Amino acid sequence: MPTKVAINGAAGRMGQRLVALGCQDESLELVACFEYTGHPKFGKDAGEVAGVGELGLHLIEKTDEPYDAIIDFSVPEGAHAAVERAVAAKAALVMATTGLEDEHKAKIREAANVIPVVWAPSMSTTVNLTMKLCEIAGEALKDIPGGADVEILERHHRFKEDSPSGTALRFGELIADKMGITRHIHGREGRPGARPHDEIAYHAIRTGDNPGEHTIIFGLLGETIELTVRASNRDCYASGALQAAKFAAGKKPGLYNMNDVLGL
Ligand SMILES: NC(=O)c1ccc[n+]([C@@H]2O[C@H](COP(=O)([O-])OP(=O)(O)OC[C@H]3O[C@@H](n4cnc5c(N)ncnc54)[C@H](O)[C@@H]3O)[C@@H](O)[C@H]2O)c1
Ligand SMILES: O=C(O)C1=N[C@H](C(=O)O)CCC1
Repeated sequence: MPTKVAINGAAGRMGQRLVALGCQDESLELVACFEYTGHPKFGKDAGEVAGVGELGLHLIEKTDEPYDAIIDFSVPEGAHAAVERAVAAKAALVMATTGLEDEHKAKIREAANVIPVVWAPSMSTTVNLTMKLCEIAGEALKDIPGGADVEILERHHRFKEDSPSGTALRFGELIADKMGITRHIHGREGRPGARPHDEIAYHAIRTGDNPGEHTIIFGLLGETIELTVRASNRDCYASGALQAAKFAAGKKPGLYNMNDVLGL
């Protein structure tokens, strides 16, 4: 039986790729495409909006159709609504929206007591693999003589609303845990003085239509290692999210991540 999937934020940049890839995947069935009622394309056919032709699925606010999983790529308020929808429908939730406030995060953790939730700032295979590599690097370099300076650069499209990216913040958390770092700073200006070793600095670049790129630098005295992971388009995130929906549907309640989905 195909997994019945609903998409929240279906007219967005990511929502459109989920519709386009989802409608070609025989192991799932798209059953609902949710959008904010104020969206200029609200009520239109989601397939036409995504550029794949009429699917007979309109951009709607609610449905009586049952679904096994809901995927959210929207905005913090939309994410909040997706959690409520998932709990009410007893469906799995794939939470991909970034820039969430603490209250939204608490709501997601609470939902994981009653439904399966896959929650990740990046659904990309190569990003999640790079996170593993950074954990190895952090562990190996934590006590290196002279210290290792960690800086995280991220580049995204000009329309991105949150900064730094959720992915950059997750890279920082994972490395900080391995290296025992507690100080996180965002950019530098003025005369901050010599760089202390016990900080991670984030730098966010916003240009054009960049679908996402992260570079993690471990700078030592005498040598440097940089890990870069780069998306060519958004399909790496969309296909990861569809895989996560199939993974989570029917699982027991709990919080899962993309390592669980991808077997990393
Ligand atoms: N986890 C990942 O792999 C990953 C990948 C890409 C983007 N993202 C995140 O996904 C989010 C969306 O990115 P995007 O580029 O598609 O943004 P976007 O602005 O193109 O799309 C967001 C969509 O959500 C809709 N929306 C707003 N309020 C809503 C509501 N209450 N209910 C339902 N829909 C609502 C908007 O109308 C819009 O169509 C961002 O937070 C981004 O950082 C995560
Ligand atoms: O396009 C975006 O917005 C992206 N956001 C994610 C983040 O904030 O980490 C990841 C990839 C693209």
